[in-house]
Amino acid sequence: MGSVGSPGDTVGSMHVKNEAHDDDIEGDWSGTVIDAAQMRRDPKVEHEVERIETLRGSIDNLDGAMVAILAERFRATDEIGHAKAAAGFGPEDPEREREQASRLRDLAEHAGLDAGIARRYMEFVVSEAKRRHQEIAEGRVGR
Ligand SMILES: O=C(O)C(=O)C[C@]1(C(=O)O)C=C[C@@H](O)C=C1
Repeated sequence: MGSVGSPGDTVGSMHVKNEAHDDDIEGDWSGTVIDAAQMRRDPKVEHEVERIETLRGSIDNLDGAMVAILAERFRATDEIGHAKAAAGFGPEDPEREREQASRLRDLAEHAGLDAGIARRYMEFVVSEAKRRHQEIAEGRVGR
C-alpha cells in the first residue's frame, strides 16, 4: 500500500475513491481522488496531502506557462507555414528537424529531463506544426 492510500483502501475513516480510466495502457492506474480537506485531518496522511497540494499549485503555474509558450510557438510556426506556402515550399524540413532533435537531446540532458520525454514533446509539436502548414497551404487557416 502507498503512503497516501491505494485505491479501494480505507484511509482513516474515509474511503479512497477509485476512478478507473478506460484509456489505461498497462497495470492498475485506477484513480485515487484525494479529498484534500478531509484527508488533511488524518494525521497518517496529512503531511503527504499538504505536499501534494503545494506541488499541484506549482504544476498549475507551470501548465499555465506551458500553454502560453505553446501558443507563442504555434504563432511562430504558423507564420513559417504562411511563408512556406507563399514560397511554394512543402511543410517539412527534415534537416532542420534533425538539428532540433539533437539540440533538444542535449538540453534535456543538461536539464535532467528524460530524453524520451523531450523527444516525444518535439515529435508532437513538430507534427502539429506540419499539419497546420498543410492546412495553411490549402487555404484552411487564415492569419
Ligand atoms: O522550421 C521550419 O521550417 C518549420 O516549419 C518549423 C518546424 C517546427 O515546428 O519547429 C516544423 C516543421 C519542419 O519540418 C521543421 C520545424
